[in-house]
Amino acid sequence: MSKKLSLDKKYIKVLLLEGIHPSAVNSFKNAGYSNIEYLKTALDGEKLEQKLKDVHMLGIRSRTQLTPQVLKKAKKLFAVGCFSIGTNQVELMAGKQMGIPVFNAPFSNTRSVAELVVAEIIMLMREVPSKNAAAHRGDWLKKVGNSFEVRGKNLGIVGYGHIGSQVSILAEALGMNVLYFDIEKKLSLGKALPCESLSELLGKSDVVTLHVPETPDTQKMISSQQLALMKKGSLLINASRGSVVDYNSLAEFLNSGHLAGAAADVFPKEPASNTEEFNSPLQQFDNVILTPHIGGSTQEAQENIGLEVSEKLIRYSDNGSTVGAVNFPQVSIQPNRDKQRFLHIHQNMPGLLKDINFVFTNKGINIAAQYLQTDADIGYVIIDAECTNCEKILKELKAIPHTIRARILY
Ligand SMILES: NC(=O)c1ccc[n+]([C@@H]2O[C@H](COP(=O)([O-])OP(=O)(O)OC[C@H]3O[C@@H](n4cnc5c(N)ncnc54)[C@H](O)[C@@H]3O)[C@@H](O)[C@H]2O)c1
Ligand SMILES: O=C(O)[C@H](O)COP(=O)(O)O
Repeated sequence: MSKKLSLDKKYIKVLLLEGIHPSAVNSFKNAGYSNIEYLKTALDGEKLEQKLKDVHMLGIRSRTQLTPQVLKKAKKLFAVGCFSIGTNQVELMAGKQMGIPVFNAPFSNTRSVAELVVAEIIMLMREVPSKNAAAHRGDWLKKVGNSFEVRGKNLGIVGYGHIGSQVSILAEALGMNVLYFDIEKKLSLGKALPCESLSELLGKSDVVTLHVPETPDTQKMISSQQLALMKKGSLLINASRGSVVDYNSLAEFLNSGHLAGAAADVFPKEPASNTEEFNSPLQQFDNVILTPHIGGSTQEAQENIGLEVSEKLIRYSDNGSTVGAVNFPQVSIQPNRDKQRFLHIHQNMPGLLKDINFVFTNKGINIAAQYLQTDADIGYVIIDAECTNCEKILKELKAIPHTIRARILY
């Protein structure tokens, strides 16, 4: 048996940013990781690059931007956990090409966002935001005005995924008629009806709520042209990403009274910490609910996210499992401590597996098990072998052309 080559857990540095729930810290500690740095804020620029120099596993939420430039400088980084649903803050392709799997929590805060949206629908329909703001200034606005029940109104959901479909169920329970638009064919829940186009949905809805991811297609998908299609007196809710709505255009349509109100939880530029100032063209409107990106910020959601993402990172670090990675071929694997386990990440080229296997077979080393998954760009193979000269094997694996990264776990 060769001497232990894998990095001892006490030397594996874990950095957790943005006030991730302490459940994540406990989970790392329980798994034997003690070198954990915990910060409440996001980091960017030089500060982030400096901090990442000796970090092996990084945990972030939605504000830390991992650009190719930042990733390139993080030479030791082997895995990233987004303690959120969204992963748009990470350049996923760059991560993949550097052999860094990125994990997230695809539905741990879904219900929290859906509940906030439903509450906002009722508040906006009853003109609570403007009446509340007036009362804080000493004004008493007791009037029916344009206050309505939500029962019988049309709710248009853009993006009928995890959150959109939960909003659909809750809204139907309140007696709303649900319409939705999604680029993919979806199973309609309850009596929800799909729309052929975004324009159709905008023209039919009393309230529009957005639940799409940030992609090139969803950048400013709601701008002047789309706002003009919305019914006079209708409402808009954005708890998806700030880039999805052109807030300057929204401000114009609120100013003209075409829209009766709005709610925004996400913004193109969000403060990195609670001490930074927040600015938005929507701040001038009493009939707009502004929340500081708290759609998923409930104790239940954050605790579950802390556990879920840390467990995915730990499984990868301990065993090589990439289940739940959003940018990587997925390999599900149990530990096998009787053997030595090697990981090899490579560009997906014909013949590479043959080269990898040759390293072992050439020395008469028995490969006890091998697990390979590939996608169009990379291949990820885990090899359990019975070797006595692991250092040499690892060196040779690293020297194979088109290798991105090779490690020995145990
Ligand atoms: N405010 C918050 O705190 C908060 C919390 C969680 C998630 N989010 C945001 O909400 C987004 C949606 O979350 P989810 O879990 O429902 O994601 P999801 O992937 O389950 O659903 C997204 C849906 O949008 C659809 N879609 C994609 N592009 C579209 C387009 N151009 N037009 C119409 N539909 C389109 C997809 O087909 C999918 O059905 C996340 O990507 C994240 O950015 C915000
Ligand atoms: O994508 C998400 O899950 C949400 O936007 C939540 O982001 P946060 O963790 O920064 O609150």
